[in-house]
Amino acid sequence: MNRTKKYGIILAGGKGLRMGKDLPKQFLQVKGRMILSRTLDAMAQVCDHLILVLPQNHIALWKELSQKESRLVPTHSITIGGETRFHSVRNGLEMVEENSLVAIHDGVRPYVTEETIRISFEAALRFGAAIPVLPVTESLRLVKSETENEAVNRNLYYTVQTPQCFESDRIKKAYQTPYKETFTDDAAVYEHLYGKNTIKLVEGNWENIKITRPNDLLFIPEFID
Ligand SMILES: Nc1ccn([C@@H]2O[C@H](COP(=O)(O)OP(=O)(O)OP(=O)(O)O)[C@@H](O)[C@H]2O)c(=O)n1
Ligand SMILES: C[C@](O)(CO)[C@H](O)COP(=O)(O)O
Repeated sequence: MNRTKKYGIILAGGKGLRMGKDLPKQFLQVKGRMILSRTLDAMAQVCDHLILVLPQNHIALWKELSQKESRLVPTHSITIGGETRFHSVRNGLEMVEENSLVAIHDGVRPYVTEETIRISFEAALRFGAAIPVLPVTESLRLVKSETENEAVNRNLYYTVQTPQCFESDRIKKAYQTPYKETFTDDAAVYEHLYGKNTIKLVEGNWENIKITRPNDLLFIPEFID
């Protein structure tokens, strides 16, 4: 394995239906800059090679919009997204040429810090797979039906962020499996092949929100200009 080469796959192949805007959310401007351009920039702080996954029918738009911010958009390769996040990741992984380290990151998480990316890569180098997580800060309740619900111990749960980092040949092999609805992230796909307790957890950063619904735009960190 090439232990020093670091690929970043930035996923921007979604439609942004929950955001409900005319354009998929990754192309929206936040505080004067396109969300996706910020995300690429964040990942470029640590990755040597960026692979951007885009919806086929928005590639021309991306080229036009990114041209306007060209001084801010780092060099990257482009590939086409698939029907779900899983299929988009699979397409992105096909672009990884040699066994190396790869970070798979949501294009709508522009406020990931350099520290989160670095420690995720470092842990992936040691353990094969690593993901950033945070403890839960609100109480949690298991809802079994309309009339059955109960408190659960929140200390048993963590929320999961991206980038999710792996040795590339291992995650590529995991992604050869058929799609399942329960594969909501890359760690779930990896674990499906290699089993439980195969993923190292590292500390994520609180600003690393996934911009999903309109209210998420209210929580853009104050320090951003
Ligand atoms: N077929 C898909 C679906 C999602 N994504 C990307 O995966 C990330 C996380 O997905 P999500 O927040 O669910 O984005 P959307 O699928 O676009 O949102 P929605 O479910 O509201 O339509 C996003 O950067 C999104 O662009 C992708 O590359 N290809
Ligand atoms: C990968 C992820 O961001 C980890 O929290 C999340 O699972 C993506 O979920 P989505 O419904 O595809 O946005």
